[in-house]
Amino acid sequence: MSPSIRPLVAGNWKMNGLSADLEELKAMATGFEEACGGAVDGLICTPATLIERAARTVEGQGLSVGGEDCHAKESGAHTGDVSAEMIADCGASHIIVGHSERRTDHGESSQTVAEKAKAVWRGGLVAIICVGETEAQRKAGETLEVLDEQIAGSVPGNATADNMVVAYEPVWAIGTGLTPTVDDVAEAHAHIRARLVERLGEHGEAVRILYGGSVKPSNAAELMAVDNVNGALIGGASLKAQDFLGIAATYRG
Ligand SMILES: O=C(CO)COP(=O)(O)O
Repeated sequence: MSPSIRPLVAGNWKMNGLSADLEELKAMATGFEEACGGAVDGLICTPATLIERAARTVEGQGLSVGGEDCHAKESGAHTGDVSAEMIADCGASHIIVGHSERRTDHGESSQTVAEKAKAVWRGGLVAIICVGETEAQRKAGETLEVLDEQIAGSVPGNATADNMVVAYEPVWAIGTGLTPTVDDVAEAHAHIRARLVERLGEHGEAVRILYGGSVKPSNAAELMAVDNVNGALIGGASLKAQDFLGIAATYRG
């Protein structure tokens, strides 16, 4: 664990969540401070349809709300898209960009991801930039090379520790119940840290690097204790208050 970096426990609801699920969010918000002992920041990223109500639901509690993606432009003829400014207007503090599901489902390149990160900053929010290798790339021994390419392409040169969080999410670990070994997580995070320091200097040293991919209460303590792991980006286990709070409780002193 890196003591000087305050961890972030973040949820990504993906394409899940209707207004009824705000009850679950309410339970997360009211229980968060106590669960983690005030030791970490908490965030839930919801579909665009829920952000405004989610922000109202968590108001004054220990959680913030984020978006899962945005368009690179501020406004205009882009049917079905939402801009960072619109997400900010709903009360969000963060936006995820470059999730592997966006890179795959929507063919987003690292260049697009970098443009979106800049849009997040234009909107005054924090960008959570996702990177991670596929199973084939890991099997071919290309993991670190892939991370190099994705960081070089997706992380704008003016990123800071305040406006960016990086999430390492091995694609093959997302939603599969599989996780890398602690040694593999340590290697990937140390590599990402080194690249961020090369690119951003002291900001690179302070940027939060989250691990994502099948994090649950039963494996969180082990994963969160790895060097350079400054929190988690959680999919499935962020949909239920009991699971999300169980992961946050890993940080209780
Ligand atoms: O993609 C993820 C978070 O962005 C991880 O999802 P799971 O926690 O469901 O594996």
